[in-house]
Amino acid sequence: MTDDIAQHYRQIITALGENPDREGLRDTPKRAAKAMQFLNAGYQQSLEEIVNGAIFESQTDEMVLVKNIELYSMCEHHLLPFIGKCHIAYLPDGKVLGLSKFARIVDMYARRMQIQENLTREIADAVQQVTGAKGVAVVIEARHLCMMMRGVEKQNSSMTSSVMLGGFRENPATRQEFLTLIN
Ligand SMILES: Nc1nc2c(ncn2[C@@H]2O[C@H](COP(=O)(O)OP(=O)(O)OP(=O)(O)O)[C@@H](O)[C@H]2O)c(=O)[nH]1
Ligand SMILES: [Zn+2]
Repeated sequence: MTDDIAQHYRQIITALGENPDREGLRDTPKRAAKAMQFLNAGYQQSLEEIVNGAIFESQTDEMVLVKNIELYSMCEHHLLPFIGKCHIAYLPDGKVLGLSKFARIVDMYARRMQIQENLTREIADAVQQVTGAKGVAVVIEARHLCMMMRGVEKQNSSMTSSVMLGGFRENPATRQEFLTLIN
């Protein structure tokens, strides 16, 4: 697959008016192909595989919050990065998820072609599915390079998206506690 993608990058470099055989660009199609494969590696993963059974019994029924998980994704419209952070909270119902797995879930969905709203939704649904929690809240704050480097060229705007499930949706106090904790 790498060779196939590299071949296309060679054509793109040529179409952009560059010489793909000059010294600095000679290995670029292959490097770019590998980088793009890494940034899209989420298509090769499944939720079951990354969670790897790391679900533990627990009687806690208080909110658990994992804050400031850094996030790098590619917007599906321009294939340019969007960069930010993700906050995930849930209300356990008899079981908790291994801490590192929240970051793995974020990465699996971020390493696909995305829009921020769908990414937020997919992370929330995945946490809900693996934990069976009484509620899940996900907030993503991100800056989109397609809006900064090109297009409208706005350097300081960021986008916040959120998905609230179960108790976070039904109970304003729970939602408020989550929002206070992340701010
Ligand atoms: N809602 C949402 N929009 C996004 C996201 N990433 C990129 N976009 C937007 O997708 C839209 C695509 O609009 P088009 O008019 O088809 O493309 P374009 O001509 O390149 O648009 P401009 O960026 O305005 O130059 C733009 O408004 C982008 O800002 C995202 O994660 N969520
Ligand atoms: Zn974009």
